[in-house]
Amino acid sequence: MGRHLLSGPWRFSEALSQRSHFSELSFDTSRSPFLRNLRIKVRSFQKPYATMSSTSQDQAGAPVSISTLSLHSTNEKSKFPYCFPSLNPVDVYRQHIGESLGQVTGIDPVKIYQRLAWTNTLDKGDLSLPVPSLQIKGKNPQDLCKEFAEKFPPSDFVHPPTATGQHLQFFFKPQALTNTVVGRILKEKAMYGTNGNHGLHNSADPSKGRKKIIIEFSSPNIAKPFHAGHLRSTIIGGFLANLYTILGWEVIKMNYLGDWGKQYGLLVNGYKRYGSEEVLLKDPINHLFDVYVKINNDVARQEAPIKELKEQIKSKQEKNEDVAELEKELEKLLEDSEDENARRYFKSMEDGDQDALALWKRFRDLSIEKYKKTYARLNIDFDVYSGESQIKPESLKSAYDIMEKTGVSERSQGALIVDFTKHGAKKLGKAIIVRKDGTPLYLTRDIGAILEREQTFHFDKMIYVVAAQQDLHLAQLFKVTELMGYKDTAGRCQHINFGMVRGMSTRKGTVKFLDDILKDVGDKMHEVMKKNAAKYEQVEDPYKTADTLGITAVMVQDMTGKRVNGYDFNLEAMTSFEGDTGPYLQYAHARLCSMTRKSGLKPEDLVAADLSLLTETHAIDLVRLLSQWPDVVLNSAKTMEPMTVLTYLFRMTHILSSGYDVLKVLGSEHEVAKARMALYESARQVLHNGMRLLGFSPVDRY
Ligand SMILES: NC(=[NH2+])NCCC[C@H](N)C(=O)O
Repeated sequence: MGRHLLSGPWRFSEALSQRSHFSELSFDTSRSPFLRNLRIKVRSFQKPYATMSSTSQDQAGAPVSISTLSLHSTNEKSKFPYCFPSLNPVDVYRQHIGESLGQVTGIDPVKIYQRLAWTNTLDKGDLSLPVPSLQIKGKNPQDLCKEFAEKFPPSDFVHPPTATGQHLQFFFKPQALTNTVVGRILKEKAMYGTNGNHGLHNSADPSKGRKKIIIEFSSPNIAKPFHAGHLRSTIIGGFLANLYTILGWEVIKMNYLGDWGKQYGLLVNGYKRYGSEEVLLKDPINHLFDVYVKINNDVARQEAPIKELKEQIKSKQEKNEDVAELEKELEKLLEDSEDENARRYFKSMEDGDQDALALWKRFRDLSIEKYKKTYARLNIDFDVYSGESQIKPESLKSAYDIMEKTGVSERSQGALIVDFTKHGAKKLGKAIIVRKDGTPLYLTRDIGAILEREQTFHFDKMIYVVAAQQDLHLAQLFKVTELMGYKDTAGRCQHINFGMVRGMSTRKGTVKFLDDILKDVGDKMHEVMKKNAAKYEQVEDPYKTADTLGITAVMVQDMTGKRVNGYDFNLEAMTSFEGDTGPYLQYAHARLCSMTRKSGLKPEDLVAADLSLLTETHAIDLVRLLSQWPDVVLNSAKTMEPMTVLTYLFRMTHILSSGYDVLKVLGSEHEVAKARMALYESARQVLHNGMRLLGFSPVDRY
């Protein structure tokens, strides 16, 4: 078996010249721990994709198994770090360039391999070597660049490199590339671009198995509006969960609900006054919100006379008049207030009074049930519904003890606080851990939660997808954790933040819940679709399609910029079919599906196509772009930006749309039609893979 793992130049040439090579090299994986793990990864990958609803062709069944994955080199044997030619076609070229250039220059091939960078536009080549990065002393990089270009040996796989300033640019020769890339995509389908060199491969000891990541995202507050921050967290978190899954990690998707605190005592009391069992069951989220608004109005109404009375007492006291009567009155008002009622009720919840908890628990359960349905529309399902309420009192208690023992916390005016300025973190200021009245805070529960999660899950990494408004909160959380002696735990945590969405409202008013937003965008999308009557007629289920397009529209707008940047929620812009929008992306996918249907060609025709007939620049550029997909996935794991994937997909749609007139299928000679259709199907597959990674449901037609 070991021989197969070697990847010398002789093997390389074989790999590129024979399309069938890959399947021939599939072998028994059971003996190598590395490969055994790889197989686990493959299986794990199928889960989310199988559960996501899809309308696309390749979802019909065909389980992807390890035997269809080509393996002819692994990290174990390759001298190049993170080199997986069987998973990433570009690695084959990196290897080849490293070896060839190393041979003629005496530079360490591994060094060259590591410095080879991908390009942003195809006119800059497929790989580029920034010569200064090789740090060769005593020679001008420009001259070196020219020298390398001249010395580079003739190659079947890359054109002679071009020296452009300090960069050595490599362009792949089309024939071998096309055979490899198109052949692989047609075979690997949804697996193409997955199992990259992160996670498991990163691990020094593969026998430890898959790495585990907790991704905490969405995390709305029960009975309060699902605001733009929650929407962004949901979208970005969903993407990251998909990303880590295809990279081979075990992913735990966690929703940390805002479901605890005095306001939930208020909610229960409000429900007793204004609630309806029937409406609650029908529409829990909206009903609880209505109740919450009503009872909060009561609180606000009661505040005015209390305030007035307090002022009267104050002015009388100033005049040294007797206030005993008024104070009694105030006490009574306070005693009877909803605010005090809520406090009392919440106290009994905190004390674990089962009756007090029963109603609250029903609200929570019904809300979760409803949330689940909405998340499903976004192809998201959570593994854990945690929340502020779920943090055990013992965890809080133990956190206080540790803080005290380590000298992190101190008493201040009856409260327990952490003064970060005394612990070398000036910017973090001070934070209250326990209030004067003995109650814990938002931060306190997060501290308890981090310790619980460490114990329960032993995670390798944990990501919090939370708005940038909470930068300070999370920085404080991680710092306290570290100060408490959990430096290692804190080091495995990361805050993925994002900017604000401005002006998110539905046409009927301000936004309350995610469903309202999705409904509004779906309706708008339906209007837009109806404008093209001829096309509209052909759509089987226009409402469902409009809904899917609407969801894609919202998500694409959200993913268009960098996370840290905010953006304006713009219904008109996001639902347009022009520009780089969700509907346009779906159109690009649907158009490719329609071409397949009209061509009448079958999958086996495409696999058998003579790809040497793809000679046009448009075709070659498309293949070059398709070869980059595995690298794009890896890069997005570095940037943690959905935008990295989205930008790539739009680049592909642009190449596609400029090529349709040149690369016609209908009316072309049969063999040419087959080759072109094989290329289009590959493009559709990669578009599909990318859309799924981002969390969209690609449509077949609309
Ligand atoms: N572990 C955390 N604090 N996660 C973020 C929770 C977000 C919070 N429920 C909010 O709406 O603001």
